[in-house]
Amino acid sequence: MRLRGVGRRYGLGGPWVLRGVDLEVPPGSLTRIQGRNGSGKSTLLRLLAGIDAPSAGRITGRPPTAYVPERFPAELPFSALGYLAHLGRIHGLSRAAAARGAGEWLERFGADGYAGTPLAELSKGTSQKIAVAQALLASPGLLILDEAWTGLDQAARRVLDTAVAERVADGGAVVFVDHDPRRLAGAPDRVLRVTETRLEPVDGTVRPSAAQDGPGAGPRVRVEAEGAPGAGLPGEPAGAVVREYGPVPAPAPAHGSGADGPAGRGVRLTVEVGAADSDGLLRTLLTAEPPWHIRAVTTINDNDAQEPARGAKEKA
Ligand SMILES: Nc1ncnc2c1ncn2[C@@H]1O[C@H](COP(=O)(O)OP(=O)(O)OP(=O)(O)O)[C@@H](O)[C@H]1O
Repeated sequence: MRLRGVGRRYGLGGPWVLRGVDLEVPPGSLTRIQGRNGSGKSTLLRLLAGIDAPSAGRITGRPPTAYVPERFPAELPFSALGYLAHLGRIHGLSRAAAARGAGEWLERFGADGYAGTPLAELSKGTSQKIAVAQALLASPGLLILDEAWTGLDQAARRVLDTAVAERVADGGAVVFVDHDPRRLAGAPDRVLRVTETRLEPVDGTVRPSAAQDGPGAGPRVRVEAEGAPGAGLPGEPAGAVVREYGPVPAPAPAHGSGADGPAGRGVRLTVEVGAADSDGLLRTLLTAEPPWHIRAVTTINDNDAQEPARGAKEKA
């Protein structure tokens, strides 16, 4: 997604809140937006989410997007489960997938006991879990979080941290604002500050993957893993190169399980990613159901560079 010369002012002749903003939001990137109170952070997030339109400039290439607003409309006439299933449908899921996803996210946030509770009767904390769950439900290509951690309990905050890592590892872009500077500390590919209508990088926070230097930029890490029989290829970060993906070669048994037919064999995966993305990839593998077994994680020297193996794929 790309913003070119984007500006926003409220009302005719009102002061510019944002002006001349140029920004690229690459797939598989995590971006933090900061700035003082009233500087225009929420304005920028609403423009990114597409729920507000720029007064000047253009926004192109927006992927399917989900947004967690600062305030959640709790007066809607739905139960928690009904609301999530409804939102899932709006995000394009089938009826069955929306209902399943709604149940799964309620459970992940420890809110399944409130599935049948009307939204208006939920506590603030549970309402916030629903607000976050509705955004995560359809695995959006772009996830916009405006103070989404506020009001969540510690366990739910961790669930959201993990969900953000999963989204990014799966090739989604996440842009967030949070008042706590420790939120996802060290994880963002870049931190940008809104200051006097402009958007500026905070020094030293733009990592190669977000700077779009291509898959070859920066040190790279090779992750070797084994999954359960039939395990699907996990989502990898942008720039990941899959070197090997297929059944564990016979006659080697998977985890000594004793399985000997091809159908019983596990899946072997070797994937190379930028060092900055390796944590996210490992988290995705380890939190998969069932989790992958990590066999080795090695840093690759430039001399080790090789062409992608047969059948390997590279994500743009
Ligand atoms: N709907 C609106 N109508 C008129 N002015 C608005 C509107 N939304 C925001 N503003 C103004 O735009 C400016 C930026 O507001 P915005 O909420 O984007 O800032 P922020 O950085 O998110 O602030 P905070 O950190 O306090 O949430 C403020 O001066 C605000 O009063």
